[in-house]
Amino acid sequence: MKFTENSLMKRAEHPEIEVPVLSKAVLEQERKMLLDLGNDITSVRDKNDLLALFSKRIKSLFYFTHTIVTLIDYKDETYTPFLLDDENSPIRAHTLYQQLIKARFSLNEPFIQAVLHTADPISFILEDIMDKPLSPLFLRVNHEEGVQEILMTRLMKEGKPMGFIHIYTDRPGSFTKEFRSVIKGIAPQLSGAVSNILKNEEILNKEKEKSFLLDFSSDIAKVRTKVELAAAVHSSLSKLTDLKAYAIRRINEDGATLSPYIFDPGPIPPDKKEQDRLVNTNFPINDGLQNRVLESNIPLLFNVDREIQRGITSSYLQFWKRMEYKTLAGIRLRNAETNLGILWLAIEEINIQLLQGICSQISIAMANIIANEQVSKKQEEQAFLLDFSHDITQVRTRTELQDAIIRVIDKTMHTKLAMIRVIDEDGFHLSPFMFDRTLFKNAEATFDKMSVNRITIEEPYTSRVLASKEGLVFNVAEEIRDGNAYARLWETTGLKNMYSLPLRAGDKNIGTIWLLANRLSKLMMKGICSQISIAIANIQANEKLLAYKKQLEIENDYLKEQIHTIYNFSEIIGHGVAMQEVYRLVSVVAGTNSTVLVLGETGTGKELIARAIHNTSSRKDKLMVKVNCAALPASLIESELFGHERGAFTGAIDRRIGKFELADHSTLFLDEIGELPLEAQAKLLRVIQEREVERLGGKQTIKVDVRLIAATNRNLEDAVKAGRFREDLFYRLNVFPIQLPSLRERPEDIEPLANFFVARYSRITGRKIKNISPKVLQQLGSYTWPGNVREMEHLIERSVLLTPGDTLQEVYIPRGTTAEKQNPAQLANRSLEEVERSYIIETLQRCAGKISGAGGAAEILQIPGNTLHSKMKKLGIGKADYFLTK
Ligand SMILES: Nc1ncnc2c1ncn2[C@@H]1O[C@H](COP(=O)(O)OP(=O)(O)OP(=O)(O)O)[C@@H](O)[C@H]1O
Repeated sequence: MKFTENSLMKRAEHPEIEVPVLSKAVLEQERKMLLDLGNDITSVRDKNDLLALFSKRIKSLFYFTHTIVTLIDYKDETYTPFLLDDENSPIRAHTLYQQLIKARFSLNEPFIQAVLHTADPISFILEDIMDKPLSPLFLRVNHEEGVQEILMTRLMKEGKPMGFIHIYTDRPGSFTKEFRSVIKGIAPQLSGAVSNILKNEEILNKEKEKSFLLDFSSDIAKVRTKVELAAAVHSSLSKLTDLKAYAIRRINEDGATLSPYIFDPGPIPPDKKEQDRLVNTNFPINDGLQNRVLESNIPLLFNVDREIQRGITSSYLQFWKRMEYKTLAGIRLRNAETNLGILWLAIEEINIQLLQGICSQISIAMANIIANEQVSKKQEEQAFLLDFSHDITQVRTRTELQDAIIRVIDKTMHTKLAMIRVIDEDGFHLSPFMFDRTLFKNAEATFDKMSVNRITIEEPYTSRVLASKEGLVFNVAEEIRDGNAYARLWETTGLKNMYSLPLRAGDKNIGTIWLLANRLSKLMMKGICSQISIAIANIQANEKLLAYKKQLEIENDYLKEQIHTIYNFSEIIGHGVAMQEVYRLVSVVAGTNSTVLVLGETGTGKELIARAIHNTSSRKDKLMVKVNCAALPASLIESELFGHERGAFTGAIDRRIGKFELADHSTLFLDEIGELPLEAQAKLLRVIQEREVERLGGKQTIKVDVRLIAATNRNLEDAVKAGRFREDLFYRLNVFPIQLPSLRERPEDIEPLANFFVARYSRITGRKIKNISPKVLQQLGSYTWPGNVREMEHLIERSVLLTPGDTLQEVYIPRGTTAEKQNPAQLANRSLEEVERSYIIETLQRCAGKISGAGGAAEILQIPGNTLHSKMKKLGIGKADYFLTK
């Protein structure tokens, strides 16, 4: 496109325009005006005065409507209005006027290019050019307001165009040769004046900046808290023209994200929800924007659209777009060598020095506030730890500890206790000590599978934690990426990090603690863990003490229970050959650790012999422990022998030590071994072989040193053949059998035994019986004694009680059952329970008090021994019923 210089042709079309005649006087006047203008112009400091002066002086000679000066900005290749002749401008009322006076017009279009490349003033008829592609809008707007022609002249500085004078007229032909020559002549002075004004403005701005920074620095020096900082920043930054909004983000402790610290969305805030979301977001540093700002020592200006096009996906960028911020400046906040955060400004232009000044002030204040916050946080933490330590010293049990931990870490620190594992006594395994299963309610099955089992100190994560000085932080997301199977479970809680620390008492590792949280202070963790370690060590000591106490109580109960027995058994009567053989065997085996199997009919003194063996062995200082295998229901016998852990089966509310453990370093006497259920036989065999027991429901094996003595009145070989007794167990028990003779086989002992029992029961009951009548002796000698010594003992006990004088005249040897003599009419009026009760009593009497085993009442009644035991308990049948009633 080609523009012609102002055409005189056009002027010809407007004959009404008067062309001034150049007289000498006029020339003189013109020269004077130029001189005056030149003088005045150079002294003008205020930019508004300049154009007014210029306009007034020129108008005295030539006609035009108004004029403006625009300035070039080579940075973005634009020019923009600088001086305006508001008073005379015909376009002042135009709707686009306000937009035009702020607009930046491109230098890269034909109209202005023509001006740029022409040294002399150059004029255009608006109609010709205004609608050409890329022509600046102001041409059309002026035309709309009646302007016809424009005269453009370059303003030069140091040989380079710095701007333009625009002169407009509504009368074509106004720009005469003389006019142009005057404008050309005045242009350098005008350029000089504009440069002066610019320089002046620059100086003024610098001063303003200085005083701004001074004010800011004195404001900020008083700042102590984040709120005060926000207020100071707000009052200062709001003085910056064009600032729409700003935010300060602070680098988080993780060193990888930034969170909003101070946020001022400006006069048009976003909706509350969006604002809350922004304030609560951690923005990653490495998002392509923030990392660039933090690495740059000068402020960076970002064009929002361009950054989005470049593929930056940060959520705040989208927010800026929604808020219609076009450009954003990011400046790092840095104290000494440490980046603290970023100041983001929604602004279109930046003054680098000013922003750097502002940022260094903010940085100092922020560093001080952070340091203050850290100090008070430390103080708070210390106070908190003090409280915790106070709470924890009161703790005696696991439940109390769990309560204390949850009260403190959950409520105050938003941290969850996932698990405490404690190293077992073997120093190798770790058992769960405490855990919060509810935390894993979304994955309970996995939690149970993975966490409740015992692990060893060699388990990779545990061994790392135990070896670490101050514990480890596992980032859940990272651990999942690295294939840590536990991390999937952690993820279900929604918390970001798993903090695991070794629990130590002194230098000794006692376990591990696993805490889930999004954030946790190291100092707190350390403090809490040392308190918890102490509490656990105390609880363990307490639990041990309680266990010892319980064991002592059990032993004590035993002792009490057995005192009577021991008293009874303090003497063994029997001088015959058969008993002499028994004594010999006892003395041979007592000093060894061999298992002994005592055989013999009921009441022959098997338990007495077992005690004799124990009492003459090296284990005599500890109590012999007795288990009657027939007296317990099959379901409880295993727990009785081997013990159980809490919850091992329904009803197992407490941990219980088994008789094997109780008999450690002593003797375990298994009476009526023939009655042991097959399942328990298998377990017993294993214990005899391994010499270690495992509690029911427990995973730990416990070494035991127990000497076994078993007794039975059954023929075990027959039981083996019948499949009721394990052959392998029989051989294990039958290492050293001692067969006791029945009383029938040793009649020589009847009289000494009778004397012995008369003396004992006379003493106990306070009778003065000294002798036994020959008749009684004869009766005793002729009886067959199916219940052996026990039967005789009870018989004599009863007879002693019924004897008034000093000689035992009568014994009540059973001669058949009394039930047979019962009057049927009497029976008819009794309840089933009463009949059952008396029938059991009679049967017991017949069996001389023997409850189970061969020849026992249970066998006669054809019910299991333990059923009879419980029936007797239910019906209230005691020894007194079957030994004293007649
Ligand atoms: N040689 C003996 N001298 C003194 N008392 C004896 C003798 N033998 C047995 N007794 C007495 O007989 C009672 C039964 O003895 P013990 O309980 O040892 O017999 P047992 O063979 O174990 O019986 P069971 O087979 O019914 O268990 C005991 O109260 C004991 O006082």
